[in-house]
Amino acid sequence: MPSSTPQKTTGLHVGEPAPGVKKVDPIIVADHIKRSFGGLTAVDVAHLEIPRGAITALIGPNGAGKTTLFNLLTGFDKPDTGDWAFDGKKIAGVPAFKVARGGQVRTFQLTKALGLLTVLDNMKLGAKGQSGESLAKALFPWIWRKEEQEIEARALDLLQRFKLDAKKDDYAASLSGGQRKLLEMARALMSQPQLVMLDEPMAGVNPALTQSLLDHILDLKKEGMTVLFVEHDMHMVRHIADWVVVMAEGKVVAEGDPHEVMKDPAVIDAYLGSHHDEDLGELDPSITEAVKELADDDADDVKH
Ligand SMILES: Nc1ncnc2c1ncn2[C@@H]1O[C@H](COP(=O)(O)OP(=O)(O)OP(=O)(O)O)[C@@H](O)[C@H]1O
Repeated sequence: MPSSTPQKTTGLHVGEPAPGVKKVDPIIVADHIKRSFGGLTAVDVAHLEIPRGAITALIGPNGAGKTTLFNLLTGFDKPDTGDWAFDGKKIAGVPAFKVARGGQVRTFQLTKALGLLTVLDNMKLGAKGQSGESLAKALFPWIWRKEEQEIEARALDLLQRFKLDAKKDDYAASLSGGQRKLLEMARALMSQPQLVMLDEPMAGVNPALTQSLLDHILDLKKEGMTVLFVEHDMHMVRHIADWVVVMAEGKVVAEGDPHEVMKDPAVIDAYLGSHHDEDLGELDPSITEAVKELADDDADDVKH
């Protein structure tokens, strides 16, 4: 965990924190998003606003619908119903590559770095606005070369920042899990996004790289970007999130400041679910761990 206490952004919402609460300056505004798989409703979100320029954590027990909501908001999946706007523009139904070009990028729970491409080539693939096979490229190759040079320079800059520059010519497959997470984040930044969405950035990351990943996420906010991340690690959520959205069974069941929202009975309920009357000792360790961490706010404050 980072040694210093990050500067939290407050005053993000209007009125009492509750599911669907209005934000002072939302970057995403979503309404009536539904996605079912067969008979199962994976996502059923009535209204959700994500605050701009802040770090928002999306938490909830396994199967709550977090990744499905991520997939929908980034155009990797299509909803049954729903409408949402990014930065004031309606983007429901817009395909993923266009969403990314518009300034909203994401990383995946399982990293998607292309193993048989070098680290540098992976970075170049993350750049937006490449002329591709356009007529302009065919007619004016020097324009294309200049763009290539700029992309490469930006890639090298970012690789240096993420301490991956020494690996630029290595295949992505040779990186450790944590380094691949860093590469994914660095690659996401190639398109100079406004909103960075991270799906479980800490999962599978060796503790030696945890600090570095957290610092990079905090840096994104310092540079004016908005961050939305899914995470099971409550310590991380409390430490870096300015705002927390809690999902359970497809719905948003609570929203608020990370220290306050963890005390909300609806959040404990979401994690205990149907296990409410069972002895904690008999539950799946992942549930007991989450509930313990939710209740562990004071201990966490002392630690940091
Ligand atoms: N492609 C799919 N086909 C069928 N069911 C799916 C599909 N994707 C998700 N689901 C189901 O939708 C529900 C929500 O899944 P989702 O992965 O969004 O949850 P999650 O909150 O991200 O969970 P986790 O924390 O375990 O990643 C789950 O019950 C899951 O089994």
